[in-house]
Amino acid sequence: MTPPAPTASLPGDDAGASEGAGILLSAAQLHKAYGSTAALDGADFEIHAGEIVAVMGPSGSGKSTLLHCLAGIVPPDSGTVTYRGRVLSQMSDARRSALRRRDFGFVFQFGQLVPELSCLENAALPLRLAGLSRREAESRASSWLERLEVDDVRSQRPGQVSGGQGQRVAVARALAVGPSVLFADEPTGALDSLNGERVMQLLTEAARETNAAVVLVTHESRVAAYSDREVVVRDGRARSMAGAL
Ligand SMILES: Nc1ncnc2c1ncn2[C@@H]1O[C@H](COP(=O)(O)OP(=O)(O)OP(=O)(O)O)[C@@H](O)[C@H]1O
Repeated sequence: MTPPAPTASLPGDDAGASEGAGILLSAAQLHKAYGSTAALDGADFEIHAGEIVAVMGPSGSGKSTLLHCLAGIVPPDSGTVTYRGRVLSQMSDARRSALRRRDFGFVFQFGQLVPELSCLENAALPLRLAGLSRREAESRASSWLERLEVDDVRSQRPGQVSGGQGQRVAVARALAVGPSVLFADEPTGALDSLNGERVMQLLTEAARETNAAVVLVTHESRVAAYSDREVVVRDGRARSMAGAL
């Protein structure tokens, strides 16, 4: 059973206009340059609530930059990212940070767990930041560790667990806040194929049960196979594969 997640609304938020069309998050004509390198060169993207989209493409084509712009981590030079009808660049920094904390979850190639904290404390951290008491946060986080089959390492520190266990803790941490969008950048890139498959199974099962959309950056087709739809980024532009958009 899926553990409970706290509701993730922001004070003063109400549903945005574009939600009627079912589009949760979209990007239009994103440009982003680093010096003379055009990381994004007119990228468009959209994802519906609960949809799992794999972002594929060659190394250096702009996949991670697209993910960072969609998540409001990196501001594009031009173009817009719209979440629930609101343009991210028009929000205050505080509001954008709150949105990232409460509506978005993140899993990266290397779990990026806090080494000084136990796995349980790591999984509970976003809930603590969202204002839950330690007891409540750890109780919810504990359910997610069970869901991801890593409850047995709850007291260990990240340095004491395997790469696959650490990634499952990272997935539990990302999903515990009940995100509307889970951003996963090469989530299995550091794992062997068996562990990678299991992490993808658990991640996608949990996302589907909680209706979280997933933006999944990967260069592996066996990982992309867990998605509903594939988008290919080439030379900073995103193109949907057959049957989509
Ligand atoms: N912070 C940065 N500073 C300078 N250049 C950057 C930065 N981030 C990305 N780039 C450059 O922008 C381009 C796109 O990078 P990005 O990481 O988005 O590609 P990617 O498709 O995710 O690559 P990979 O699959 O290798 O991770 C590359 O040429 C990269 O070197």
